[in-house]
Amino acid sequence: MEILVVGGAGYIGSHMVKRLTQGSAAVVTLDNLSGGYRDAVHSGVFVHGDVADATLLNRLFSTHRFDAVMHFASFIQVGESVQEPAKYYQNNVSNTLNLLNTMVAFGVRRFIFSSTAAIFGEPQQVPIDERHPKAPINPYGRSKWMVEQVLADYDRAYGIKSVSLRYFNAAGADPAGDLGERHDPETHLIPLVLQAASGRRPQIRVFGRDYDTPDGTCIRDYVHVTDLAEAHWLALAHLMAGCGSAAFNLGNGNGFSVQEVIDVARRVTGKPIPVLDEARRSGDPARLVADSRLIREQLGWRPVCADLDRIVADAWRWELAGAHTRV
Ligand SMILES: NC(=O)c1ccc[n+]([C@@H]2O[C@H](COP(=O)([O-])OP(=O)(O)OC[C@H]3O[C@@H](n4cnc5c(N)ncnc54)[C@H](O)[C@@H]3O)[C@@H](O)[C@H]2O)c1
Ligand SMILES: O=c1ccn([C@@H]2O[C@H](COP(=O)(O)OP(=O)(O)O[C@H]3O[C@H](CO)[C@@H](O)[C@H](O)[C@H]3O)[C@@H](O)[C@H]2O)c(=O)[nH]1
Repeated sequence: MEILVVGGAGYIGSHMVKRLTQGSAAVVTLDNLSGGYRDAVHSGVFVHGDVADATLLNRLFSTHRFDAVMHFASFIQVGESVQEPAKYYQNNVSNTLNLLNTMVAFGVRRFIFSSTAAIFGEPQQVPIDERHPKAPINPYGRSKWMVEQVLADYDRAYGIKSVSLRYFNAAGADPAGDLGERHDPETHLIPLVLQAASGRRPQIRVFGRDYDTPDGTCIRDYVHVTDLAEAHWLALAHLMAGCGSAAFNLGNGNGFSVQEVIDVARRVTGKPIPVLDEARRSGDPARLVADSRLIREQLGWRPVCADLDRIVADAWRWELAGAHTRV
């Protein structure tokens, strides 16, 4: 089996490259290193290039017979997407079309897509299942929902079978300690809390304590990055078995507030972790929790690192291993 991993030098993609290699798949990673790192790709062939480059894609698809494409590459910052929507629609939608059109031209018909809980917008109820209305409230979420809709059309017209995986909050790091989260700038809660614990940052800022939640801080569903990689592996098996297109919500079904995450991090690290209370960050829903029964039922997904202490402990090992010297 030969798999093209687009965006495989990034946080989630690099864990996927490792999982594919463990499963004896041959991997080609395509990444422009706009947000990823060459040294995060530990196996397979690495191609430094942009998914916007049609000539490069033609060359890649001419020289390999890919069984499937996994597409992690996109811009990922919600706030930036509001300020610079053109950048987001270009990379997340237009460049994805470029990739899909190359797949159509070369007869590659299996596609696994990194979607997001942000396609649901402000939830009408939690937990959020797959039938929940899609009402994204920012260009980032809209770009992902647009691609999901394109995928439905490309299945009908061109027979491209896809699985869209809507991650809730990806977190944690590879348990062996050789991969982890390296966003720059980092905007995600858990790595920022741990940077405050290690002294790389003076404190963690808490964005809002006036939400309609038990302690007033926002609730999220944190899912371990290796459990996400396993979901992709199962999605690949689903497509290789000739099954049809699908979309699944991916989370543990447990919500943790920002304050609870800080409390867990204090316990796991043994560090005090100073806190600075700030105003709400715009566009943050109070609660996002996944109903992931569908992927459990249909693909047999069983997260093995669902415990928040475990997620934080793995991320802490990565932080202590000197992630800061690499970024
Ligand atoms: N991190 C999360 O919590 C989260 C949640 C929901 C969805 N997602 C989605 O998962 C995917 C991966 O997220 P991540 O956290 O690993 O992000 P990341 O930024 O670490 O990884 C994305 C990778 O794609 C590459 N890339 C971007 N544009 C490219 C282009 N035009 N050509 C080639 N390579 C390009 C970057 O260099 C980077 O290595 C993204 O699509 C993101 O929207 C992430
Ligand atoms: O310094 C910080 C950073 C975050 N938060 C809060 O922590 C929670 C989680 O924030 P963050 O880690 O940034 O994740 P989300 O905003 O929930 O977004 C993530 O999860 C989405 C799906 O739920 C994905 O689409 C996005 O790509 C990904 O960034 C939110 O309530 C934030 O307000 C803070 O209080 N202080």
